[in-house]
Amino acid sequence: HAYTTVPDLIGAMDPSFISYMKNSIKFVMKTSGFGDTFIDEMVMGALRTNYGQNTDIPGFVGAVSIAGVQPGLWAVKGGNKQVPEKLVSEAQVQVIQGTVVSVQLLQYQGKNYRVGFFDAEKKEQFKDYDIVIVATPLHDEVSEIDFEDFPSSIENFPQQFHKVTATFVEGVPDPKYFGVDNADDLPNSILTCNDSILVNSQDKKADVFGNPTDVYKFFSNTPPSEDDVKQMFTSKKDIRMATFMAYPEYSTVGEDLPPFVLHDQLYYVNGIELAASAMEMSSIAGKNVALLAYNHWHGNLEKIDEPYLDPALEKDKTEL
Ligand SMILES: CC(C)=CCC/C(C)=C/CC/C(C)=C/CSC[C@H](N)C(=O)O
Repeated sequence: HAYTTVPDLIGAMDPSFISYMKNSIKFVMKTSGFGDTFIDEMVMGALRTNYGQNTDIPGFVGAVSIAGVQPGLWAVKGGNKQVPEKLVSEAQVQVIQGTVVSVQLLQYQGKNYRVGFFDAEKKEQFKDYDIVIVATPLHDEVSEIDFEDFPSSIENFPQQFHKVTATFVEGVPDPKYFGVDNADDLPNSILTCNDSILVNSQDKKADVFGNPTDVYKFFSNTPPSEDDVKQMFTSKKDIRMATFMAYPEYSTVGEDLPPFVLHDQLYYVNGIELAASAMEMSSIAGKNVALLAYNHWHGNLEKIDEPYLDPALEKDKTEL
């Protein structure tokens, strides 16, 4: 079964998730009986770590964020990057390295869409397809794809993305910066719960095989200055920094989310990120879009949106 909108997919998992999307996590947790201290410290700490934001964000992404700070999370030995690598090898697909710049609706040819892209040698190329699935966020400052000759225009969606900086330092942290006297008292993970603090969270990293390292990673909503890093670490061997558009800015609740279908056989996976951005959510959306494309292609319309009701189970119902 597949769904054409994000709320329909999420509501099919559990109808109460719809109200989570329409209210802030603060409201959802308060009305579920949680106290202010738990919300302002634990929930806020989880939100700053995972989304660099605060407890005004919608309850659904807030709940995903709390799921992300529970014990028992796991990673793939050798690195999570193997997930997409194995998807490609298992599916035996042909990967073309390049940057997609346009999708054009074809009116009279055998195929439906013409995809324009710059290949690895920066040469412009075009290829025609029956089905196109966009799996990159269609938002300003994240991607730029022109959709040409569609009966109604397809533009980037209006929501902004949240810029975050991940700083990796191989070195010795200054325990005093975090309010403790000696290094042994410094926890491996520090989640901060105050919007005005530079550091959203800090973590002592293991390598991708689980071996301990002397590398610390901290997230911040603005890039740290050299002086900031000097105050945080008494010595450092190496420092790397990456600033990136990490996930949506979840400032408003109850806003319209992008659909999974942009045109007849043109699909969009990343709308799910406006409900909650996580690789787990992308897997769910990816599977939904694959099923949607399959069901459309084979005319299985009863397997789209409205859950299929077995007529045999309907026999007890009588006409009004
Ligand atoms: C969708 C479900 C059921 C679970 C996902 C829970 C999860 C792992 C959420 C975190 C998602 C996220 C955006 C993480 C950002 S990086 C933060 C990470 N803890 C780190 O320190 O690198």
